Amino acid sequence: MSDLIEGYLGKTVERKKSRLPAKLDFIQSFTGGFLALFMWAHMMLVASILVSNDFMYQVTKLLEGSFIFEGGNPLLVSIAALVIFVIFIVHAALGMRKLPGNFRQYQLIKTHSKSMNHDDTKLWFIQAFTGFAMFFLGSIHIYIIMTHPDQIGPYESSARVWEEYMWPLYILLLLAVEFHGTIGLYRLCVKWGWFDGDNPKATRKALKKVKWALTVFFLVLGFATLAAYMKIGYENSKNNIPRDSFKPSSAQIMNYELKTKSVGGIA
Ligand code: HEM
Ligand code: HEM
Repeated sequence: MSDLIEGYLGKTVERKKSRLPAKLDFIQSFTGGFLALFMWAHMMLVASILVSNDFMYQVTKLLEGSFIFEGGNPLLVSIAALVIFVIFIVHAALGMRKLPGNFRQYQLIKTHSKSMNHDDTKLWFIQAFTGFAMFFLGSIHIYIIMTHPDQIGPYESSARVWEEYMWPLYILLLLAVEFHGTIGLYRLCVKWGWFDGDNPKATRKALKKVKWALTVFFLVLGFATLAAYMKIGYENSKNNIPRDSFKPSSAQIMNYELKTKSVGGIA
């Protein structure tokens, strides 16, 4: 009965409001913060291609658990992608609560944003737009990676980027995730008062500068990385080099054998 009253009136019999929205906000912040930090690591790992094909191959094998399973096990990548996908879906579902649901709500928020003329309110629009875009772009990418974990590597990834036309999607996803992630982290700091110090106004200014620096850094890194995969993919497809033909250089193989032997492993 009390559920019924609360359901219709939005208040309990004791006239108390539910704490659920506050809990959901916390979960949204937590999942958003986690995803943003995960993306920093992700961008660095994917950028290993900028060092060399061999290095990217080694990073891939390491993430497949080559220190436990001989030659690595791609199933580990699928499991990691599934976990990230679940967190991504929880965050997106909670994000939906904040998007304007009809024209009247959109009109109100637009008018409010104009009359406030405050940078942070404008940032929220970018947050909502990029979040919406990621529903589609992010889901496609994570699903493909989750179901093809054995096709990650300097040649396989490049073939996907170039021959399977993932590059237009990656350009949009990169822009969306970098703006959304850094604006999100900035919002987290402001919302929960981290680093407020004695003068929150000055901190906010400084945070905004850090936010921009991070956005620019990860966008430059991301586009350089994408260009590297596109170049390898284009050249391999022009020269008919199969995507599964990458072999690490003999120096890298020796290095790997030396390391596994020295820890008494397989070699
Ligand atoms: C379909 C995908 C996504 C949707 C629909 C979405 C939506 C949203 C929305 C609407 C907000 C604003 C919440 C608010 O103003 O209180 C938000 C916040 C945030 N998002 Fe996302 N997001 C998505 C994916 C991501 C991804 C991949 C990342 C990681 C880079 C991320 C990181 C964040 C962060 C750090 C916040 C700040 C959390 C807060 O203000 O409490 N989001 N998201
Ligand atoms: C565990 C989960 C994930 C794995 C294993 C993964 C793996 C990869 C790999 C291997 C690439 C290289 C290109 C390719 O092989 O197709 C890539 C690129 C990319 N990924 Fe992910 N990814 C994951 C999650 C995400 C998420 C959640 C996002 C954002 C919502 C994302 C955004 C991107 C972008 C933008 C690129 C292009 C890279 C660049 O231009 O620097 N990834 N990812």
